[in-house]
Amino acid sequence: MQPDAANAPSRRLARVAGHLNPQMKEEGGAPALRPAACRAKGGAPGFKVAILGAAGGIGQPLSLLMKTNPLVSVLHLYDVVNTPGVTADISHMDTTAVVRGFLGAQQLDAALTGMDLVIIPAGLPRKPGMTRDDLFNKNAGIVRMLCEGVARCCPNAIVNLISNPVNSTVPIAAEVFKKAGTYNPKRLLGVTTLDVVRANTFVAEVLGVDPRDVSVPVVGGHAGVTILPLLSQVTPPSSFTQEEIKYLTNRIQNGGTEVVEAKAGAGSATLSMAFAAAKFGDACLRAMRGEAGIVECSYVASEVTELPFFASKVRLGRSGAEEILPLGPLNDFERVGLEAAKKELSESIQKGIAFMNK
Ligand SMILES: NC(=O)c1ccc[n+]([C@@H]2O[C@H](COP(=O)([O-])OP(=O)(O)OC[C@H]3O[C@@H](n4cnc5c(N)ncnc54)[C@H](O)[C@@H]3O)[C@@H](O)[C@H]2O)c1
Ligand SMILES: O=C(O)C[C@H](O)C(=O)O
Repeated sequence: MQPDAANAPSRRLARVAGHLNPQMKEEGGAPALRPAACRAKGGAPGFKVAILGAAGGIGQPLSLLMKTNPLVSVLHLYDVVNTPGVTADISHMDTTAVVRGFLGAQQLDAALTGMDLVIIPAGLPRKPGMTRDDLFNKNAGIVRMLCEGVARCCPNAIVNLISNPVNSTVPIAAEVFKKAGTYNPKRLLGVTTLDVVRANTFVAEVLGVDPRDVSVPVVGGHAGVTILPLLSQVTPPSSFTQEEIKYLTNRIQNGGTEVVEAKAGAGSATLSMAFAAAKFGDACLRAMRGEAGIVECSYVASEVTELPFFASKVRLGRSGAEEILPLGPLNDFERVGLEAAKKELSESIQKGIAFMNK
């Protein structure tokens, strides 16, 4: 007897259900949902992106924003806690990317295998009274472990590193990749976009214009005096009084601390950071797709100064940071700032390298 069509097992439903992923369990809890792999449609065009630290304050909104990016076909969410819930939640968004969650160190390799872009916001955030360097002892080891995974599983991926202290974690990542024999400086980018986002916002406030029309290069690094906004190179060309320059430079350099203090112990910038990381990740993906003329500031291996790493304008391309652009003419105030930035940066870079070679 032919089975009644209405009662026949639905192949479509079986595919959708994929049911449960027994590997991804919350501690003591129910098995987590498996990703809706049915929507991969035999490999939708686009890039495979992993977010490491996806359940955190930055990780969650960043995961949401990357799920809305049409250039992303597969989105892997990895953390040591809470990824089943975040993955189930984000996977319900009716955008193209297929979302998969990965929980704990034993699933790191699965999370990373085949990825084109890896974004890393894993690690502790500051509390009031701390410097970014105070995070070094905890975050250096986390970044090392995650980058070892990148070297093993997706050595050709472009890495966007957010974890602080960025001035030291990028050199750490470079040393990990060198030891693994996979280092390509073009593919390792420290994310300093939040400094640019803040600079655009604060400068636009002073000028009384729309921040979307303002572009401020911010060079150096990502901590205190190493954050050096080049207000002489603002687009559209603008002039500022000495008082405005001092106010803007100080506010841009201390934007992170402003948020840490306002959050009063509940962490540091997460939402503006997710916005900035999504913006930078999108720029990387568009460049990887072949779009020409994409320039962003980023903390990369560099010969712009005598230091081995420095943030400056970078032309992005298919393989990452394809050209590091020169600093351009600096005024006296910026030249003094550059010397202060280089002194602190040099120590942070050495600290990162020493951590990997002890
Ligand atoms: N580059 C920047 O401009 C910038 C801006 C803001 C914050 N940050 C830095 O980003 C980091 C994260 O900030 P946050 O507010 O999201 O912190 P958070 O504590 O809210 O989230 C961090 C996440 O990392 C996860 N994590 C810890 N160890 C891990 C590991 N071994 N593997 C994978 N995930 C791990 C935690 O479980 C947590 O979910 C901090 O170091 C912070 O200082 C950088
Ligand atoms: O300030 C922090 O500690 C986080 C981040 O680096 C920021 O600039 O907001």
